[in-house]
Amino acid sequence: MMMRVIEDELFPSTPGKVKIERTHAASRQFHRCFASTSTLFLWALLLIALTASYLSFQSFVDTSSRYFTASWGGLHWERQIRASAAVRRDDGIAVLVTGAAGFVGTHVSLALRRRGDGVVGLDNFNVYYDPSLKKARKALLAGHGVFVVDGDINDARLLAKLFDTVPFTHVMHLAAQAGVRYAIENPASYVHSNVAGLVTLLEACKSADPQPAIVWASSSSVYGLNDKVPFSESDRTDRPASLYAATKKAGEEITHIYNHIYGLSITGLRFFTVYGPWGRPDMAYFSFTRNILQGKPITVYRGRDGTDLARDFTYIDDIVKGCVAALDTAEASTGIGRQKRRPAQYRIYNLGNTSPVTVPALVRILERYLKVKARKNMVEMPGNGDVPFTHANISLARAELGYKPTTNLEAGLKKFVKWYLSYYGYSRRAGGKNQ
Ligand SMILES: O=C(O)[C@H]1O[C@H](OP(=O)(O)OP(=O)(O)OC[C@H]2O[C@@H](n3ccc(=O)[nH]c3=O)[C@H](O)[C@@H]2O)[C@H](O)[C@@H](O)[C@@H]1O
Repeated sequence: MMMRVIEDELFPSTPGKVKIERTHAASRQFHRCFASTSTLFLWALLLIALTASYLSFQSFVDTSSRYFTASWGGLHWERQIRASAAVRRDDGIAVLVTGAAGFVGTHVSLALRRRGDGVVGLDNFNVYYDPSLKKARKALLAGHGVFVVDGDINDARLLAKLFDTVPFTHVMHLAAQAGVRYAIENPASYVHSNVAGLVTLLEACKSADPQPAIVWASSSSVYGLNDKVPFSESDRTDRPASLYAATKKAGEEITHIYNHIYGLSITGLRFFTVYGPWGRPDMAYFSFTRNILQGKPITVYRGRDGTDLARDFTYIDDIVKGCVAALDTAEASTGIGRQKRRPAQYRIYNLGNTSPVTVPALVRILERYLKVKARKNMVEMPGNGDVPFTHANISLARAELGYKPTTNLEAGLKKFVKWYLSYYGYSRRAGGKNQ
């Protein structure tokens, strides 16, 4: 019946033709057709095989090119990681420090290493500010036995590899897109690092065995338009003034859910305008120093009503003590196999200095140490994310972390200027390192 249909289709009934011939011809044709169908089938098989081998070749090329071009991976790399993570004191901790080539990251890594903790750094060396300063910090860390991995917190495979290689007890998460006003220019970088990167890191921490305790950098900027002084942890933080602040506030909420669902131990530290040697060139005290020395004008913002802006400037050594105390008092995470066994610790602390100083007063101190008069342009604060003042209440950190800042702005800037001049040289116009 089937044959008939095929036959009829191939040989439409034509009056006058002899039936038998038709049948033979049809059968020959059918076999030819069958042969061509199997040839087609073979061709298809060949095509599938070729495609499969092409795809596996591609994936081989991808894997090996990643192997040859990635800045991480391999036996030598793993050995460096393990050596850097080695703990050299009783009850020492093994800490993954993200943003280790950053300002706070470098100082915290050094402090931990000096007392015998294991420290592995992670930093993407982005170009938000001069990466040569980050490289110099990396070299400083290397001199103290701290290895900094060149990689991004958004790289889930790298994070998984790090946690596979070392059973970190703690993560000091300092990698972030910093700066309040730059968010106007590059909003996506804040979402990339402070939101997406944070989630990728927390995912890795939640899956790690053991789960590490996490201490991370939030910001005084979360207080935003809060005008109740001094700022306490229980004050409103739902009116951020910049995208930067909003992403840090989002970080506080995001870390909360990882604490709630997976039992990650979380401590958020709200840093208040941290300054000091090896600092960030994008910050006012640093860029003012550079411009004053180069004879260039500086822009000093003022409030709309002509009032001076003020910050609770906090010296780096005090911040480092707060970070280390937060690590030391952090309880272990309580999750295993991505399941929380019992509630885990969730804390937030202000780390400030408790004595705000106006920006013009900051400039006067710099002028004195640099022995150069600043050329000041007084400008009304542009509406680009700044807040008029910050002022920390640190009683919670004092009570629970033993945090007690000891360096005022005068003393701290003296140390900064000394470092600046030794690092960049006395006369910027006479040369020196790039900034
Ligand atoms: O405390 C914080 O959480 C934040 O502190 C700093 O942010 P900010 O206080 O704005 O620090 P600077 O950029 O150094 O500005 C300090 C003061 O100088 C003022 N300023 C800044 C730049 C400038 O050219 N002129 C000027 O008068 C600012 O308005 C501000 O009042 C850091 O840059 C943020 O990354 C950090 O999160």
